[in-house]
Amino acid sequence: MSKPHKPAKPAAGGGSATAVRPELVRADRLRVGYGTKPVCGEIAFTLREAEAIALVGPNGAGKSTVLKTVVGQLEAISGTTHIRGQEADDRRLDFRREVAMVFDDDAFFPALTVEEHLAIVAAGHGSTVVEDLIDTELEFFGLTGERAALPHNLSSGQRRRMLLAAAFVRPRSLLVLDEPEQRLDTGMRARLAERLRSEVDAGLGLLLVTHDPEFLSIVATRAIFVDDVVKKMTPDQAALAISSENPHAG
Ligand SMILES: Nc1ncnc2c1ncn2[C@@H]1O[C@H](COP(=O)(O)OP(=O)(O)OP(=O)(O)O)[C@@H](O)[C@H]1O
Repeated sequence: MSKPHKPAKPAAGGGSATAVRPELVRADRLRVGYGTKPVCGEIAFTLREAEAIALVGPNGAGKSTVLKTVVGQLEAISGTTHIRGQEADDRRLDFRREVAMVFDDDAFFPALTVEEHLAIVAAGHGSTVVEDLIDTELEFFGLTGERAALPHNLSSGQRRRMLLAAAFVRPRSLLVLDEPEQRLDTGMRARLAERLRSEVDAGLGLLLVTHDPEFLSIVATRAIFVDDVVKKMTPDQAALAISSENPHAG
């Protein structure tokens, strides 16, 4: 098992190590689902800058549904969820500049090359020095040789890398990732986990779903086990819970 996530440094200008970092996400008495029936127990949490919360639990427990509700793609059945004190609304540019997300079922532009895809996402979110940013992310995600390829000519792992790269060419103070480890090879998983960890240490807020105990141990500062009853856990407890749930992991 990798070394656990070290506590982040206090926020810049925060003074003492006990300074409270700004709040990014607050979910209160949240019930999520499709129609009127909740898919999991009531959930409540606050995510601050320089924190990474991992949602874990069995298939179908409701983890993606929680993520989609938090970012405003689904309406809550009851309870509230706020990002920086406001309701999530991706029609607002300030929301889109603050929150980057990658879901498993994410769409891409089929007629655009990998490079064009990243350029549109970066420019559309007000990133500056776009060319340098794109080169850096293509290299990090091992896609430099695929920059002129169309998404349908990529492998599923390469497409996944492209979608992740698109989240990193955007400005973001909150990153929401649904099973980022999926379809990535071992080396890419490890590089991504270490990068997320250092971005969280530098102040990023991260809300993710994962089934990978190793990934969780590197990245998460806290964890929530989602099921009929929702439980808060330490990253170690959560890693153990999902290791025993998945005989192929770790
Ligand atoms: N669009 C939808 N309409 C109706 N029910 C849905 C929809 N999407 C998911 N569900 C149901 O909601 C429940 C929770 O699904 P969700 O995708 O949130 O689970 P999960 O914990 O993310 O699972 P996994 O670990 O398999 O990704 C499941 O029973 C699923 O069948």
